[in-house]
Amino acid sequence: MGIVERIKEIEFEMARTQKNKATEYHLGQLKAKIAKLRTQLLEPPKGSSAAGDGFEVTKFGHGRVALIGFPSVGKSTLLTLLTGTQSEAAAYEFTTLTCIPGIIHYNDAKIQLLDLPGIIEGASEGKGRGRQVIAVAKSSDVVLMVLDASKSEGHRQILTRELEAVGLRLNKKPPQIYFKRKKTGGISFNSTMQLTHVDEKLCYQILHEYKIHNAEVLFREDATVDDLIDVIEGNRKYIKCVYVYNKIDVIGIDDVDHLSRQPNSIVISCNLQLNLDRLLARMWDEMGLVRVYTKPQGQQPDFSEPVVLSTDRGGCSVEDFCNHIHRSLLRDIKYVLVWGTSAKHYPQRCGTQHILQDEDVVQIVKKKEKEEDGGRGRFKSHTTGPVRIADREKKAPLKQ
Ligand SMILES: Nc1nc2c(ncn2[C@@H]2O[C@H](COP(=O)(O)OP(=O)(O)OP(=O)(O)O)[C@@H](O)[C@H]2O)c(=O)[nH]1
Ligand SMILES: [K+]
Ligand SMILES: [Mg+2]
Repeated sequence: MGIVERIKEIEFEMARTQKNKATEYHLGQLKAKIAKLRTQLLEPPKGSSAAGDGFEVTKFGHGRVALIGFPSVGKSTLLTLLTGTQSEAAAYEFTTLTCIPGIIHYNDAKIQLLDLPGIIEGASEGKGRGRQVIAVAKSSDVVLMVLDASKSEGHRQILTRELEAVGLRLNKKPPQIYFKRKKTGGISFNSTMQLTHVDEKLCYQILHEYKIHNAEVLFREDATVDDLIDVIEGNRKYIKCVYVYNKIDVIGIDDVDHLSRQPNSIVISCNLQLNLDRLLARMWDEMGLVRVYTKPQGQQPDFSEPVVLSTDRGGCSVEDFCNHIHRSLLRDIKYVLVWGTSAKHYPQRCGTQHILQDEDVVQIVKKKEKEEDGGRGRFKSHTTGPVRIADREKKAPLKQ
């Protein structure tokens, strides 16, 4: 029996089992079994290279956004509208057969938008090009789940389930469960609060299913069995998702109103170019990008090209900012001056662990260039950016 059939069989058994206190342990065990099988399903077949015939698209820009949806919901039309890159759109299904990248220029940042083939129910089990599409979704910072506003509302759940089945967790935070495998000592189970979904016995059973006999488990929230399994599996990807209802030009105003009130949703029409600015603003918010502008001493900040940082990718501290400019910069830095929302007063003198916020302005003050500098303690305050430093030093020595 194949893995997919085994999953189906267990799902059938679960559906048949009544949910109550007595079956709780059994159901938990079945959930763990399914999770294990799904992980197996994701492993590339033996002998094939992991990359296989996936959609190899090089990452570009400050973040990556993927368009996921059923066929003919308007993904390609949207890519063309937002990026100017032509992606063929047509009234028949599966017009797009591969991954088409485009670039959105927004708020001085460049965001890579990826058009993808439509996926269908069963994608997570390898139907259509589902697996490749989902792999791209996993590599993104934000998923735009494109839905046809005139079609069944159930599509949203079906697609969410498909992505969940392969370990994506949409608009969720990682469970607050500390889990560490040990070599000896058995299982220690603790919690910082009253648990209503999982008790010690259930936790033991799940761990047993994974053949884990020595571990430390600490629940820091009232998490569920599914959360525990996610933590044990350890390969879950927590990702932001905006549900984009397209084609609102063909439905009534009441339906538009209803859809716009769904969680994490936005309604648009590519044909009438309705609400696309709101979609971009929403996407920007979800990406959590932080633009930092550099200010050379005694000059206006350079507002033309920010350094773009991200909390999720690499972090937003002064240290991250410096590393972004040049690896060696951190060694030479004395402190930075910060203007903007992260500063308590203007300018605030900050160390390398200070966390920057969007649209902050930073001036870097370097350590004394040479200690044997006649002891006069002359500091140099440099503009940042390897190119700009080089340029300036060529043109004129820095004011001191
Ligand atoms: N009424 C209406 N039709 C739209 C809208 N956006 C796209 N369409 C139409 O929907 C059809 C499918 O559009 P595509 O952009 O090819 O959809 P897709 O999701 O890329 O489709 P596949 O690549 O086949 O998965 C085309 O006939 C578009 O003209 C819209 O806002 N309103
Ligand atoms: K199409
Ligand atoms: Mg398409």
